[in-house]
Amino acid sequence: MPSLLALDIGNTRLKWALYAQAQPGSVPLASGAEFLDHIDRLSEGPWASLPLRPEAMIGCVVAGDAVRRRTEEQVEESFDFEPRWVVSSAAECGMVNGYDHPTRLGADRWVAMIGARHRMLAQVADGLPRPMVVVMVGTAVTVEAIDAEGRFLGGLILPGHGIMLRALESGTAGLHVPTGEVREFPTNTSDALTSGGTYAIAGAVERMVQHVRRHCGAEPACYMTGGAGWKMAPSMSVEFELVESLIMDGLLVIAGDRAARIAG
Ligand SMILES: Nc1ncnc2c1ncn2[C@@H]1O[C@H](COP(=O)(O)OP(=O)(O)O)[C@@H](O)[C@H]1O
Ligand SMILES: CC(C)(COP(=O)(O)O)[C@@H](O)C(=O)NCCC(=O)O
Ligand SMILES: [K+]
Repeated sequence: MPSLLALDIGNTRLKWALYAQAQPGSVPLASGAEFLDHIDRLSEGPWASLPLRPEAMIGCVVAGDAVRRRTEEQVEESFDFEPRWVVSSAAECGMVNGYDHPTRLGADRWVAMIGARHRMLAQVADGLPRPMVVVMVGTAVTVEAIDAEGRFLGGLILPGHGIMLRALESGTAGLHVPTGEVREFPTNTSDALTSGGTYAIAGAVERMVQHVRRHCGAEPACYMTGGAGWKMAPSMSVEFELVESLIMDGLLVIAGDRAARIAG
């Protein structure tokens, strides 16, 4: 198994991690996150002093072609391999994609679901797979439903905290206020905005858990990830596990699967 650079490029930040082996569950030797404005510094910055030179890469990118090309330039300056990007497909690594047009599903969503499925299967003591709800709180928020057989049933897309606030600020005259606290009964504008956004996300997750419970007839395992996942954690109404590495885990599962295929 070659050493691997894994990249997750969202609409706010590029996250990267270096692994000695493309094996699910590996602990990264090095990792980092850069705002998209800063990715042109990667090759002269953090990638210039890695503890080990990666021999291959795998990534997912939803930030658009210009950002993908800027990243590929950094990869070319630093390493000898070709960039390899995951595209959502009809089926991969035990998951079946129920989207109307499977390739139009955000690659980050597909990869996170594969990471979550792998985690759930490793966790169930009785060997009986569970349905899942997979939540990503990044620039946008996504809430995915997956049945026990690994079929992606469909998912929600919501604005993230930042976009919700900016939308309200730009669409009104009286909502330019500092960030507030999450309160059950907000009594000032700052708290009202912060709590409104947080409970909108928590409520969407609760509804999806209800939908999956009813559709699948079983309690889903709920996983949450993304840069703002920690902000949501205290306000959730359903049981969940916060797994910061869900996308990286999914990338390792996919890379491991492809390497095994080539070898076998
Ligand atoms: N240290 C941080 N740096 C950047 N964003 C953060 C940080 N902590 C929390 N956030 C929140 O996380 C969101 C970005 O999460 P991230 O997972 O990087 O998004 P994306 O995958 O869309 O690039 C921001 O909208 C912000 O609200
Ligand atoms: C929904 C997303 C914007 C989430 O992006 P993120 O918050 O991770 O930056 C991204 O997955 C995307 O552009 N998806 C394509 C459309 C779709 O999944 O239906
Ligand atoms: K993301």
